[in-house]
Amino acid sequence: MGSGAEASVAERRPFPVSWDQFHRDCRALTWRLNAVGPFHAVVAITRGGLVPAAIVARELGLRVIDTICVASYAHDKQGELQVLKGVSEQTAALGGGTGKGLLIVDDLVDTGKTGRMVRDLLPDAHFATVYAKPKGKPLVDTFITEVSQDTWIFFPWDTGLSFQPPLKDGAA
Ligand SMILES: O=P(O)(O)OC[C@H]1O[C@H](OP(=O)(O)OP(=O)(O)O)[C@H](O)[C@@H]1O
Ligand code: HPA
Ligand SMILES: [Mg+2]
Repeated sequence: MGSGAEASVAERRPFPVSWDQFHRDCRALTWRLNAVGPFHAVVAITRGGLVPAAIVARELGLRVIDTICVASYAHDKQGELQVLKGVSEQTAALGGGTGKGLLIVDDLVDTGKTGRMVRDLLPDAHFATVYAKPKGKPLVDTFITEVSQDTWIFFPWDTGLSFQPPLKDGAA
C-alpha cells in the first residue's frame, strides 16, 4: 500500500474464523449485549449480519428480526453502497422512528462505511458487530474482537477445508 490504493485480499493478513470460533464469539457478544438491553428487535445487515443476528436473537430470546439489505463489496473491493431494502414500517415504529431499542447486528466493521449508513438510518439504535477494524471501531457500540486494518477476515460461510502444504515446503 502507501499509494492510497486499497490492498487486495492477498496482500492482507489472513484471519480465518471457524464455525466454532464464530459461534463462541457471537455468544461472547451476546453476554455484553444482555447487559445493555433489553431490545425490541434485531436488525441484521445483510448478508454477513444474518448469521450473528440469528445466534444473538436466539440467546436474547428475541423473535422479531428484520433486515437492512445492502450491497457494496464485490469480493474484496468496496463500491458504492446501495440500500436495497430498509427496515419495515412495523420495525421502524418499534424503534420510535429513530431506532431506539433496536439492535443492529453485522459480522464486522472495516472502513465504517456500512456502519455510518446504518447509523444515519437509525441513529438511536445499538450497533453491534462481532469483529472490528480500527477505522470502523468508532461507529460500533459493542464488539468482541479487534483486528488490524490490514487483516482480511475469512468467514466460515465463505471458506472450505483445503490441503495446507507443510511449513518446510514454503507455506507462509
Ligand atoms: O465497514 P465497511 O468497510 O463498510 O465493511 C463492512 C461490511 O462489509 C461486509 O459486507 P459486504 O458489503 O461485503 O456484503 P455481504 O455482507 O453481503 O458479504 C461486512 O459484512 C460488513 O457489512
Ligand atoms: O475483512 C473482511 N472479511 C470479509 N468481508 C469483509 N468485508 C469488508 N472487510 C471484510
Ligand atoms: Mg455485510
